[in-house]
Amino acid sequence: MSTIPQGLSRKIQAVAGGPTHRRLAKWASYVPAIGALEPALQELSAYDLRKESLSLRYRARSGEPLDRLLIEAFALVREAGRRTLGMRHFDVQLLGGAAVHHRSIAEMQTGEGKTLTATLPMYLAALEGKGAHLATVNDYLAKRDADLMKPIYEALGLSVGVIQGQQPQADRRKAYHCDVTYGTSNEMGFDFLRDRLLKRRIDEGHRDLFGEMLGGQASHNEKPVQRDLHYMLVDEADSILIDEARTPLIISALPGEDEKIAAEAYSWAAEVAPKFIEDEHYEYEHKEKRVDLVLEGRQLVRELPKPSATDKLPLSTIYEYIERAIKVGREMILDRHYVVRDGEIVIVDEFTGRLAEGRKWRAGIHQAIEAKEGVEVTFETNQAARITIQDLFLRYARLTGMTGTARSSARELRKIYKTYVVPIPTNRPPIRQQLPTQVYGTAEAKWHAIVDDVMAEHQKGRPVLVGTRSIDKSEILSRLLEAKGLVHTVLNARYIAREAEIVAEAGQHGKITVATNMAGRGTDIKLGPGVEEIGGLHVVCTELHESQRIDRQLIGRCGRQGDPGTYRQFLSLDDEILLLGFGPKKAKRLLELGARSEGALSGYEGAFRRAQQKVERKHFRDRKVMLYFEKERQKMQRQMSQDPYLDTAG
Ligand SMILES: Nc1ncnc2c1ncn2[C@@H]1O[C@H](COP(=O)(O)OP(=O)(O)OP(=O)(O)O)[C@@H](O)[C@H]1O
Repeated sequence: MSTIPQGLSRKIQAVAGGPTHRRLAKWASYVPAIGALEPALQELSAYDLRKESLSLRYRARSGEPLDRLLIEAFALVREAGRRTLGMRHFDVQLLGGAAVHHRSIAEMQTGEGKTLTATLPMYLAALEGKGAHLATVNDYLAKRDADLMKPIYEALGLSVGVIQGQQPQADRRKAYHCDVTYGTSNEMGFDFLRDRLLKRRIDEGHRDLFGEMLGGQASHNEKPVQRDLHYMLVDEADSILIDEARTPLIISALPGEDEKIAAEAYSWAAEVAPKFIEDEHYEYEHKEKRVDLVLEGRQLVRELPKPSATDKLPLSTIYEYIERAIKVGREMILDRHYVVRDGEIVIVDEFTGRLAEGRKWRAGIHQAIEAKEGVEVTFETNQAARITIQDLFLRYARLTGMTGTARSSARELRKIYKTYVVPIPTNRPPIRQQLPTQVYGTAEAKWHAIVDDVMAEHQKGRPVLVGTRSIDKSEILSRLLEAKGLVHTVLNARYIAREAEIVAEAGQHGKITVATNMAGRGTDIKLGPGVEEIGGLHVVCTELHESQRIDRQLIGRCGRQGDPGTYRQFLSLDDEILLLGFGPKKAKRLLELGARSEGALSGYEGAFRRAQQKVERKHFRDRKVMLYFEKERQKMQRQMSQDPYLDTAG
């Protein structure tokens, strides 16, 4: 095989050593071989290029191993990219594609072009004709990426389908029967469950109450939509395989008598919860976030008038309703953790800043929030089917992924999914610059410093992107900017329809954009004319997230594809991360210290990172425990000849 180009060899040397380096070096040796095929492919007509591709498909379907077809396949995709989109895959992108093909999770820096890279392994996998799925974090990205990349696949004779929420069954089936299918992991998981329910219904030969939920009364709809789960490429793998993996997808059955009682109990508990006072009626355990009624609290529960429906409930259950309502009243904040939309509670995903359609909190929390907000209480029990994202992906014959930020989760990904994270070098050296972090005593002082920073960069004409952790905070900042006469745009889950437009403008001269985490995922901010010369985009981080990966995603909006860019982190001693990481005692000490201090403080940065690491470790432990219990539950059910996805007790 031909030798690796020197530049690429040096780049590989710089990102990895040991076995990872050996693997990268092997894949890099494909690069010159792919390049050697290019001149001949460039000569081909569109018709002949397609013919080449179809003959490769024939070979794959005749059983020739995909590894042997990789070089020809990648060369074809590169040529199709050049012709149709004017984008010729960079050498490092070929390397990333090879890593993904070899079942690794390719870690490519933000802005390195994962969307384009994905076409290489997707095309190769799709040649087998068993379907290749690409899962992204939301419907918008699924559609955008599929539309963007479609010309490449089509030039090579492959069909592309997209799964979207609210799509009719027939369209879904069609999309899953395409060679390549883009969609979200949630939609793919729900389709899996609906198919499973349908198959059981067909097996049992009766039409039961699930008919309506399956959305298919007509007989032609009575067929599963998915084929066997064959190949999955997870985009933003860390987010989907780790952050999202915690929440199970659930299809609920219709409510029965017990649920009606429960609904009344939730509503009543939400109404009376404000009467309960901390340390008088209940104790709050900060670390575990647990509410425990004390004697006086239980007394109060017994004294309060209750709806007659609750007569059927044991007292201990009524205490739990109250404890849950108090917990929800304390911890779950409207427009931060959730929004109310069309009479429904929709979770705001902390990790992506987007609305997590169809997801529900567990253990009655979702219902308690519904009761608190006075919307209809939907039911937690009588699940018809459930699956976790983790389970779903582990069912694929081949699972691979890409991400900008996986290294901190490498161990977890290896342990749970048996996939290795491989760093891919950047195409051009990154020149993003970190400006010194600033720590303040209070949030108020911090917000003012942020406004000053925005103003200073804005006056130079640079575009500024400010990331906030929640919708309410993005709105606080918006008011402060307004007070200073700084014209700006707000991007949060409320304004999703204008997202593309807002993002397209965010890199223009003098533009100020305030965004929740949703700007952190798959958002490509292009610099406007003249912006590169004055330093590119400036990103302001206003708080640490519960995981460092999310901070890095926001930072990754600047300095893309070798562009210039800067970022600065602002922190304050009353930030929530300190409470979460260190517990109430230490957090209170820092809070008091903060209230006494003035101006920027020094020497506290390390504490914030330590707090964040503690929170990260806790989440990791929680996920491990969840996986263990899921496995045990499934094992037990299989022993009882039950279907672990359908026969669920909650
Ligand atoms: N080979 C290429 N030639 C020309 N432009 C490219 C190439 N690859 C990627 N790009 C451009 O680089 C930009 C970044 O691509 P993309 O948004 O896919 O990056 P990403 O890796 O997904 O980033 P993020 O992690 O932030 O989502 C896009 O504007 C894309 O068009």
